[in-house]
Amino acid sequence: MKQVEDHYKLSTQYLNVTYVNEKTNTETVALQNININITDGEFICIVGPSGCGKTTLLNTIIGFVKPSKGTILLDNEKVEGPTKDRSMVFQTPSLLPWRTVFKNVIYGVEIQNRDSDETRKLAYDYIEMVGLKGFENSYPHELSGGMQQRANLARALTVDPSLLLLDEPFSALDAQTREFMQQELLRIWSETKKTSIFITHQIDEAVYLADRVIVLGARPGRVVDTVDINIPRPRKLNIKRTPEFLKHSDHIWSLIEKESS
Ligand SMILES: Nc1ncnc2c1ncn2[C@@H]1O[C@H](COP(=O)(O)OP(=O)(O)OP(=O)(O)O)[C@@H](O)[C@H]1O
Repeated sequence: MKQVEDHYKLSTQYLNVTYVNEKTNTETVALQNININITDGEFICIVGPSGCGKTTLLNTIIGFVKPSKGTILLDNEKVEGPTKDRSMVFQTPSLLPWRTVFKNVIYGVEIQNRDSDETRKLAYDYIEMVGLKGFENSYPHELSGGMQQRANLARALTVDPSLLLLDEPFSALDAQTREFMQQELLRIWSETKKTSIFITHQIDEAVYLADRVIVLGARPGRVVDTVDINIPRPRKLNIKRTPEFLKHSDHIWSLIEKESS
């Protein structure tokens, strides 16, 4: 019999994560009964008060953290640990300083023993797509913060993951670069159509990027609302000043405020 979740790219069912500190014999319930269904090609943002379990959720989806209860299905397969079908972009650029941009971008496929003419071509294509053409032979210290995050994104995409996970990738950037990178990310996403899950503390970033914003409540982390962002695409940065955009932002703010008080 076919499962109900068959048509979802990713589905979490009653997902619970409890961290156990064996030294103090204490437990922290980080996630409680998280049920999320994401369809192929969707852009999902996750917001919530500090410490509500956003990073834990991503780490569980990528397979770094084991659920205490519940399941995660990716393409109808149970997630049992990290595999090459998921790529993560972290808060701070994690480029290897002794490798050039190109060598950093192919690093992901290299450690998966998939370095080939085909993956090298893919690396060049993604370097061009993220706007780093001409910088293939530059070293990380020769790049700005925004350019380093572009290289990280190219590396994550070159692995050709079926799911792209982004944990506050623009938080270290200045406000102007951050806005520009948001616009760039949407352009890249519209070209690749990778299912993406993006964590952010900035409500306006979430509303600008997402098809749906999942709002997590304070500890234990649980879903308090899922907000559909039905603003047409492509989205220019000036939509951030429209009443529709501000209505969504205010709504999400009020949900988080309630959870933080
Ligand atoms: N490895 C760990 N061991 C024990 N507790 C942990 C561990 N990682 C996270 N926690 C706890 O789990 C809860 C959720 O943490 P998590 O980092 O997932 O939250 P977050 O929403 O990403 O936080 P922030 O917004 O501040 O980055 C917190 O109470 C945190 O202290």
